[in-house]
Amino acid sequence: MLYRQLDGLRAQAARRLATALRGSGGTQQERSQRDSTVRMYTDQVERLGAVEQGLCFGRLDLDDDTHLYVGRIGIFGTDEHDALLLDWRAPAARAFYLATAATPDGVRRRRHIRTRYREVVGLDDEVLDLTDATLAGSRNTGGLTGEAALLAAVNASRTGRMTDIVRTIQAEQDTVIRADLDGVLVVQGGPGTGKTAVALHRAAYLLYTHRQILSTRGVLLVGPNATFLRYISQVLPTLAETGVLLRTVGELFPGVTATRAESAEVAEIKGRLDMVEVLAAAIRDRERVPDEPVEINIERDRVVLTPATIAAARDRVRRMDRPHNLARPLFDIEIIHALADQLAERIGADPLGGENLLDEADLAEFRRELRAEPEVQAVLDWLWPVLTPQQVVAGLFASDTRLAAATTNLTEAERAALRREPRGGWSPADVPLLDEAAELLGEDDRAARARAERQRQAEIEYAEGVLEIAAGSKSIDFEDEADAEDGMLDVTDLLVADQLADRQVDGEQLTTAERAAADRGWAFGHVIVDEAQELSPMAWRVLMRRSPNRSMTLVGDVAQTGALSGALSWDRVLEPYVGDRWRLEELTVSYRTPAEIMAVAAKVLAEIDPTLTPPRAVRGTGEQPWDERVPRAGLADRLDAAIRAEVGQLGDGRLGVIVPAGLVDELAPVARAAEPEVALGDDPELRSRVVMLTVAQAKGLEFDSVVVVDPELIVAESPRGRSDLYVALTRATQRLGVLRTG
Ligand SMILES: Nc1ncnc2c1ncn2[C@@H]1O[C@H](COP(=O)(O)OP(=O)(O)OP(=O)(O)O)[C@@H](O)[C@H]1O
Repeated sequence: MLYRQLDGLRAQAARRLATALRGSGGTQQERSQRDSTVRMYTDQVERLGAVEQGLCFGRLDLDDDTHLYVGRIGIFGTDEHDALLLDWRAPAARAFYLATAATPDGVRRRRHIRTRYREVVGLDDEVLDLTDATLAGSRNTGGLTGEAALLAAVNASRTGRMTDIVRTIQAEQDTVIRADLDGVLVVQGGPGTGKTAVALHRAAYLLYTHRQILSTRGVLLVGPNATFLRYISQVLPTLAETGVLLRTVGELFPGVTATRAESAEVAEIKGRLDMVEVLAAAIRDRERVPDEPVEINIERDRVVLTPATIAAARDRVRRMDRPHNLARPLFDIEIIHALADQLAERIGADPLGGENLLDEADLAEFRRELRAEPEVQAVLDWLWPVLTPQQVVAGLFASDTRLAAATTNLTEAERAALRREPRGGWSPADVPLLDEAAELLGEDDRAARARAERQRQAEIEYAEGVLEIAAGSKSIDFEDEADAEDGMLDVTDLLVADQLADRQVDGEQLTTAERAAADRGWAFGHVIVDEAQELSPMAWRVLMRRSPNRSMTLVGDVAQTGALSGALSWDRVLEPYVGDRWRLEELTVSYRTPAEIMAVAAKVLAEIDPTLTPPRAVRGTGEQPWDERVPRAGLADRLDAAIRAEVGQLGDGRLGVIVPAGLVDELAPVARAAEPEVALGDDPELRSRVVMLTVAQAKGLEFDSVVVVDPELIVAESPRGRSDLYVALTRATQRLGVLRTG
């Protein structure tokens, strides 16, 4: 019955979409209305398409002998009070995740329903009302919610893409998912405790519960790298959600693609809070006061700007405390006034020694003329150039003199590390600097508006071209005069060029996420950050700007911090922005890492910080991790054999080979020889059976089986090496092997 209803809903949505697509409103408002209707039905068709598998996964039998079915979306019967299926995010569905024998909350029995395509293939019952004899014989698991379904999920082979956990959300996770929208919520949890899963489900929950606000303001979900974002990208649509913007911090500056590689040490310098002052100094350095007077020839005259005049103008403007670009008009006024006064003094001087003969109207005329002088404009541009963030940052790193002027708070070596030629693109750590520079410069949107107008003119010209072609082809299309006269309208009768241009623009109607992506100043309704421990202080500034209402969910683990400028304490990260006004939730159970592997990882964790407790593994596999010492010279051969052996045991799962960054080049051919289809490189395809990657790349990911190569070198490669090793050791869901050379 549910699927019949679903099919009906799909057919209805498809019909509505088709009708909307056919519609052609006349006015711009009507067209825009039509586009948003099309978008709404497209979303609906997509959403209904995504819930085919496991549409209904639970049933609650209640004390009053009624029952509720819980599923991926809500479905109603003939009237809207008749809920056939409850959306998992609905308040009434919550008991499915929270009810226990101790606090049954009106639930007698919770049933997990397993389906394959549209068939029910299994049931697991948990009796919560232990006094109910009629339910005797059903399994009662206590502790975990839906233990059988949970274990089936955590033991399933990995696919290289994350899947949703709506069927088996656990109580501590549910608390996070359904926490209030407002304020900053930090979710701290060890590896595999479901932080990423919870963050994604929270996004879906918030969009469901606060649709009004969030569909217009959007939700930004930040992850550590492109590989990771691809890994999680399909979870949201299957959770029936679209309209969340997934980005790395390196993608948050519109128009910049940050692909340049750079060392962790350089990234660390760029991530320091000191860079705010460095950039401010770099911009001040562009507000020039020359050593010599500047002569300007105007018509048949000549004026001179002394360094003292320029310095006085600059200081007065700086005191007004406006961002650099927005202060430029003020600087212009100062300089033009000074020049006009100079002219007036010369031209209007009374030969008899009386008062100046010129009046205010004459001065105004001088100023107007001076402003129109190209040479005056050129000097103003030189003294106080309007800058783009790219010019500031690239210009700073490309010049020893500028670096010396702006980085007095850095050491000589740090300054040298920042030095680079302007070509070669941007690195992820440059993006927060560009964003900061944009703030310091101030958005002078005159240029953008002029560009938009030019673009519109170009579109009108294009549209005129289209109309001309249409008009030109008329003589061919309608060679028969009678046809042309028979009252048929042609395109030129219906449209004028600028309407056609509007339509061009309308045709690209953007979703909230798309508009937000293109707008640096966008204020999101909610910001979710995964692997939040990795962000530098400069990156936090970017995210805080995107979240002026401070409605944020930050998930991470300070024991896993690998970035040198990453967080070691949430207090320290958040203090500058919200003081102590943030909430902490902790996740304590690892669903990924089996007990045997967690025991190995726990030793490394104790070395990172003996006060930290590792998460409790939800299960054991009975299989001990293997650990082998090989001579350095024999590493390649042994790795080859290990990959072949693990692949042999893999079934339809995935193997991850985690290697020190310094060994990637040497070991890549080894992996290729052992498994020709191995994925490696900057952005490996995780659906491949075997993936070779560094710890930084493996962050947040998981594989059925993992081989960690040369743990000592992983530790030695970075001051945060122990955390890196902890991450590497906790990526496996089933088997772990370690190859040591030391
Ligand atoms: N309630 C649950 N039911 C089923 N599977 C779960 C549940 N919670 C988490 N998992 C699974 O456990 C694995 C680890 O989850 P996830 O990647 O979200 O952990 P994490 O805390 O982000 O880990 P890391 O710190 O390593 O990034 C995933 O495969 C996830 O699907």
